[in-house]
Amino acid sequence: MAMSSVARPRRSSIAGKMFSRGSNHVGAGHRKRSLEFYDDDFDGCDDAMELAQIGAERTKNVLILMSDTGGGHRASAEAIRDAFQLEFGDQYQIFVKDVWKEYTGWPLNDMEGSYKFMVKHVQLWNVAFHSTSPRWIHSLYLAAFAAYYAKEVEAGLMEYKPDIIISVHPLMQHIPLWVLKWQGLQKKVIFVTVITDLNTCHPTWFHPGVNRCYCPSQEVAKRALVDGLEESQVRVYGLPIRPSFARAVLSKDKLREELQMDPDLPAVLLMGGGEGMGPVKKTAKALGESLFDENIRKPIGQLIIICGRNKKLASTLQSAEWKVPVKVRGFEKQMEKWMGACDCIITKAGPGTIAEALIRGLPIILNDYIPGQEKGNVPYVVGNGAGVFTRSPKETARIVGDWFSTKKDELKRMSLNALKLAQPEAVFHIVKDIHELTLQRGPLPTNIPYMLTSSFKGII
Ligand SMILES: CCCCC/C=C\C/C=C\CCCCCCCC(=O)OC[C@H](CO)OC(=O)CCCCCCC/C=C\C/C=C\CCCCC
Ligand SMILES: O=c1ccn([C@@H]2O[C@H](COP(=O)(O)OP(=O)(O)O[C@H]3O[C@H](CO)[C@H](O)[C@H](O)[C@H]3O)[C@@H](O)[C@H]2O)c(=O)[nH]1
Repeated sequence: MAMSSVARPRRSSIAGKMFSRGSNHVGAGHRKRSLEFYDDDFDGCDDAMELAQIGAERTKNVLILMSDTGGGHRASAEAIRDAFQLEFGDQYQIFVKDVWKEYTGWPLNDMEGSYKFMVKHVQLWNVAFHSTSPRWIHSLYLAAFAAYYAKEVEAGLMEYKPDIIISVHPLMQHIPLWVLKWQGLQKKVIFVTVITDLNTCHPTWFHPGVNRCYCPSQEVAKRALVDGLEESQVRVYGLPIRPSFARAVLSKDKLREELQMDPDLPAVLLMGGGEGMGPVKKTAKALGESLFDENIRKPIGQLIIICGRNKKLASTLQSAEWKVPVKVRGFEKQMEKWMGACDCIITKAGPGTIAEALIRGLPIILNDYIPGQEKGNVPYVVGNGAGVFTRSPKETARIVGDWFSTKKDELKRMSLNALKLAQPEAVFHIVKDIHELTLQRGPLPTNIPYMLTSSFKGII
């Protein structure tokens, strides 16, 4: 039976002692304050809660490790959280956290900033991605970070006392697994990786010490096996997409009414991942021309532009003048609605956006890709007949113009191909498999014994 009484993770007094030593690293102040509060508040509750749980299967804590390096990792983390809630209710308590940001210092506490900077100067990312691909190189870097920050990561893990840790980020397996090893908790805490890149992913994703590695495609599974994972560790269900995409029954007409779009004109959605990357501005301008028929002096389509967290892009486009109906939006929380209301999509080759568009049956024009992890997404879409690739904004605008006028058949055919590739149930298969893993472990201890440790240096 599930216990809903455990509203927050509990603390042990040993954690308090550990943290009250303080630290020079960024984030230590926040940590110290919050822990002192918890020490007073929680120690008394612990015994009572544990007594209340005797004889009952207690609520299990699930910690999902992610970082806002783009929007894809958070989207997948939230998908897993929502699927756990839908499938298992309060049997699991889920925490979606960037423990690095909350607990460590530079550079781990600002991976989103570093990532944003590097993908903006794309050759820098190219070099960083490929030069860190050999295992000995990234292991060396990560071991150095671990030696410096393992204690703060340990503190982050202790705060949530996870029974299950799910990493949806390539740089979040090594250090937590070292921490678990040091704590002697490898056999007690389940650790799984959910890979969120569709094809040419970075080898840091593949850590042989995990209980499961969920791969979104056969291509990634093959890479995992080559990189040393056992078949028993690897499962292929697809990329986890928020259940609102899979489960909602959406009528295009109703959505257009709700979103105040033109009810009749075909619609194209233009975006560039969570950060609004890629040639969004130039493409929008070109579409503004190609979707206006000069002969009849009327628009043949409408344009939705989602700029994500790119505020500068949103404000530039909002102040522009358009001959066709255009909506410019910032970061949208209900992507399933905007995709459900449109007929095709233009995006850089982000895996999350691609997988979501496939579920909605949207033909995809890929107008860019980030070198490294997104390169392989292009043949995945184009080779399966679900879209096309062009970097030229004019060419993109011409293709959409054709799809909305003389080439409606092509649009329909690609839409059917997209639906064939869609894997809306992937996230449910993943959470059910994790649930199975916990059942195989047998009854959980009343409390995972996270403890104070003295030094990590010996283990790394
Ligand atoms: C892999 C070990 C990390 C090496 C760190 C080296 C130097 C430390 C300086 C800054 C570190 C900042 C790290 C933050 C980078 C965040 C990257 C990220 O989270 O990307 C997410 C992305 C998918 O969304 O991840 C991947 O697809 C794979 C991650 C690949 C990691 C590559 C990180 C490399 C960062 C810096 C390397 C710097 C220089 C190496 C160049 C040497 C030239 C000879
Ligand atoms: O306003 C917005 C804009 C985007 N999104 C969502 O953000 C996600 C974007 O994810 P993508 O995978 O398409 O692309 P990102 O660039 O944002 O994601 C980052 O993480 C990915 C893996 O998860 C890839 O590694 C990718 O290369 C990296 O940049 C999608 O779910 C999309 O629906 C929103 O919810 N609201």
